[in-house]
Amino acid sequence: MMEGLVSLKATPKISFRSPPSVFHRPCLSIRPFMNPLGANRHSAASIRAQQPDAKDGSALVSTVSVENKEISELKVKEWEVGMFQEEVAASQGIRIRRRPPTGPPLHYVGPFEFRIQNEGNTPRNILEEIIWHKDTEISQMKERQPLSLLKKALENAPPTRDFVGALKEANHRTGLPGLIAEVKKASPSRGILREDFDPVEIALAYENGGAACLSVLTDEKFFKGSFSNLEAIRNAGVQCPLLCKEFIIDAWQIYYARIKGADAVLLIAAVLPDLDIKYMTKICKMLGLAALLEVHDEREMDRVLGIEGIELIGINNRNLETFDVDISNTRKLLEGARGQLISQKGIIVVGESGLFTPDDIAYVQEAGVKAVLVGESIVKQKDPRLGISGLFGKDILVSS
Ligand SMILES: O=P(O)(O)OC[C@@H](O)[C@@H](O)c1c[nH]c2ccccc12
Repeated sequence: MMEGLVSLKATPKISFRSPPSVFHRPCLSIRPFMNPLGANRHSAASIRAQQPDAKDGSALVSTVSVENKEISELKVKEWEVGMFQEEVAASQGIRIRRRPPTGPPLHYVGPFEFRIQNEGNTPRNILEEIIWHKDTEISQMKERQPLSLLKKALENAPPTRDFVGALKEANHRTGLPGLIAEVKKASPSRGILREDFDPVEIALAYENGGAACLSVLTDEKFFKGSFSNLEAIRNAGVQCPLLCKEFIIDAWQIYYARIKGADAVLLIAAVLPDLDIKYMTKICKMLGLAALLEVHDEREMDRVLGIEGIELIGINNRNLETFDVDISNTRKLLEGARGQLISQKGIIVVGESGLFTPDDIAYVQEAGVKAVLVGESIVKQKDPRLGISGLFGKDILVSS
């Protein structure tokens, strides 16, 4: 039976002690009632993120509001036609659900309230687990720092650096793909990559080794990263533009990344419906951030290629649902008409994940990438700077 929610609630007055087998009785399973507003909570939050803030009269904010009006209207339209967020996503081939359809598994809050893990409230894969956790994390963060506060902080934020420009420049200068070097302590698939992890030291070593840009993991629970790492790297005087490597599902996170020192953010097509990608890329533009659109298969690539204004596409060789890594994925997605459209549009493609040797770099370059995103193979080296020359088979500071 699908999505059978077993939720028992009893008042403490009732003395109730049941053997676990009782919880599996089919008679206790009910189908959840889908609340349209609940199902659309993310959309509502996203729209709110774009509304003018009466107390905050900054020019930036009003520009954001005006330019996003059209997108907000589209979102409202989505409601009007009565489509649920999950249905819109599913129609675009997105399998990741934004939150558990039957509500999160409850922790024991007393002897009488609990919920059994079942197909409805158990994530189907690691990416879904990350997204569900992120959803809860963001609502807590938003309570502590509402958007109005972030917008205030934006007034004093230093200008962003040109992420895409830095990649192009490195590619022209060296004749090799521009390197986005990732500051990554751990991942769910590989565990801890480096015990003695000093993010600033690693970032400086990458910069000295010729990285064009850096990627900083900010997810705490699954990647052992943090926004303080991002801030510390920015404040340490690193010149390379910084990508905030986060699982973005809400516009609030883009503002947050910007005030924490990001120059670019990651948007994952496996998680975000087209409409979200459209308005999030607009918000990025208005905040001076580059958006790296990550795709993993042909369908995601085609969706992203159908969206105007995309400058940077990352092809992830790792399937975030299964962790399988296959670098021929980059070649597959750049073959034929797709590759031609990409060069016509002047889009820079980044080859992501699973790159370890000069041969790997040559392979994805041959496939058409102008940049690569590399974590594990260089972060694991005692001296990450040497890790970079090892990866490319030469010192990339020297022009070709
Ligand atoms: O460590 P690797 O295999 O070199 O991979 C780096 C980067 O591509 C990977 O960390 C990554 C790509 N897309 C992501 C999305 C979220 C978290 C992490 C990632």
